[in-house]
Order: sequence, then structure tokens, then C-alpha cells
Amino acid sequence: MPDQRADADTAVRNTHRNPGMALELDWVEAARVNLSAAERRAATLTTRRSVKKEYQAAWLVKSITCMDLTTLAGDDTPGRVQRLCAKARRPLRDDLVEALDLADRPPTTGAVCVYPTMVAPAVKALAGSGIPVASVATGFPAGLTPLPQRLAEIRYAVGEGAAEIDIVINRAQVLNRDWAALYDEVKAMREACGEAHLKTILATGDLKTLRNVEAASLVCMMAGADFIKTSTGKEDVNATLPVSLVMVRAIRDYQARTGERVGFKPAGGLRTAKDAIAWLILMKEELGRPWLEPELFRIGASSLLADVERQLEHFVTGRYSAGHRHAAA
Ligand SMILES: O=C[C@H](O)COP(=O)(O)O
Repeated sequence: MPDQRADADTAVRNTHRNPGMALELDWVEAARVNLSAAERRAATLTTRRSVKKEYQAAWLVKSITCMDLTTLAGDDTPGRVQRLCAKARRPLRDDLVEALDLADRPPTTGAVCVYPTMVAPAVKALAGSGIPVASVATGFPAGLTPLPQRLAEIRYAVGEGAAEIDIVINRAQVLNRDWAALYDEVKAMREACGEAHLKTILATGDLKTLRNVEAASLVCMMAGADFIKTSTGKEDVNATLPVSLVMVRAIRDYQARTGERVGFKPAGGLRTAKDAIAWLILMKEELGRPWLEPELFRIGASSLLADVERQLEHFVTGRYSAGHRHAAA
């Protein structure tokens, strides 16, 4: 099988940071997106391209290494987080790892993503694994607590050992097109992160237009976001391919203008191996190979791994097992 695994030797996946830049309002205001063209292009990603047989298995393993294995539920407990971390360390059964010829470097997930009070148990459970802990923060998922509390929450999560912070932006600032306010808040959040990497969740399902999605993507990158992320998983509409296309093209434009590579994280509602392949195709076609690594690409998901494991089992054995055999994640 082609080897597309990522290195999982350190708990910080990407040492490079996006330094950000001054807010360039002209660039933000010039954002324009042709909705039907974006929808047509997104549709071709899953119809024109397909990935077959052993390449499909390699891509599915790749999707595991890029997965932020997530639990963000009101009834999360340290016990649940420990079980999730065990799955992150060993996302595939040993017999599948052997059969896929991965025993010398078995895959792990890209990160584990939890609420701030679950960071400490996650850090403990992942000690020595090289898997970073990501924490949501800033009043996730609505982001409507006062700014000092949102910044304090970031500092708390970093203090507990989170290496990555997934913040939510203030959607009202986008809907009011108050780009300076959005820029200032995200910049303050980046400062509060210290060494931790900043992912900015746009909650695209709340932003009304693709033009707003593009503009918000640019403002977050200008303010120093290391990743831009689609959704919390709690909006009515979460990650979609047209929205993701707009965001990755904003990443491309930002790189062309600044030379900086910003990562992308689709999240929310991604549950099937087919979804994982579709987003990997998007990354490869729009941004190229560097964005097929966990340093620049993550899939945020609470229930995707089960189907990926099931499809890999089918690849290895020719049979599907019952869904309940892959209960965790
Ligand atoms: O950031 C990750 C999302 O909250 C996960 O959403 P999901 O539960 O729909 O997979």
C-alpha cells in the first residue's frame, strides 16, 4: 500500500505559525463569490474524481492521521475522554494494522479535541504518544460570553496543557461587517494562545453568504489564525463542500499574497469514509500535497472514525462487520 502516513513524534504538529498581518480592509471588502460556480466546482470533486482500491485504503489511513478525534458533549466525563484517547492512540485494530503493512509505524489520530475542563485528563491519557490535545474555547459554541472571559478560557485551556485552541468567532461581527472588531478580537485570542496553535471556527452555517465566509476567512488569517475551521458541529448546517471550497481558496489567496501557509479544518457532520475522501480530494486539487498532512489539514469529527475503520476492514477482509463493533468514535 502506498505510504502516506504522517509523522506523529511530537505533541505539537506544526512548529510554524502564521504571524498574521495588518488588517487590509480593501482586500476583505473585495470578497466576491459566485455561488453557482462554487456549487458546480464542489460537485465535480465527488463525481469527476474517485480514488480506488489500495489508494483508497491509503487515503483512509491518511484521513485518520488528519483527524481531530472529538468529544464535545454536555455529558463528557474524564472516563469518556480516556476511552477516546485510547482510540486516538490506536485507531485501528492490530490485525488491520498488520494487514495494511503499517506495523512499523502504526497510525494515530491528528489530535484529540475536547472542552477545556477535559484537557487535563486528555493530556494525561495521551502522555508520551505525541498526540496533541486541542481544546475548544471562547464560549463554544455560541461565543457570546464577554471578551475577558473568552480570553481567560483560552489561557485556562493552555495552562491545562492544550497545544491547540479552537476558538469560535463572534458571528454578529461578520453579519454587521465589522471587520476591525473581528480582527481585534481574533488577534487578542491569538495572543492569549501563547505557543498554542490557533484554529478559528467561522460557524459558516450562521454567516448567511459565501461572501461573508470568504471575508471572515481573510480577516481571521490576517489576525494570525494558524487554521481556519468551518463549524462547531452545533449549527444547523455544518461543513459543506461549497463553503470549504471558498475557505481553501481564501487560504490559497492568502498564501499567494503573504507566503504563509494556513491550515484548514472542516468539522461538523462528517461521518462517512466517503466524506473523508471528498475533503482529501478538495485539499489535493485546490491546495496541493502540503495540505494533505496534519500540519495543515484536520478533519474535526466525533463519529467518522468508525466508518473509516469499517471500510478499511472491508478492504482487508472483503467483508463488512456490524457497526456496533466500531462503537468508539
Ligand atoms: O469540531 C468538531 C465538531 O464538533 C464535530 O462535529 P460532529 O460531532 O458532527 O462530528
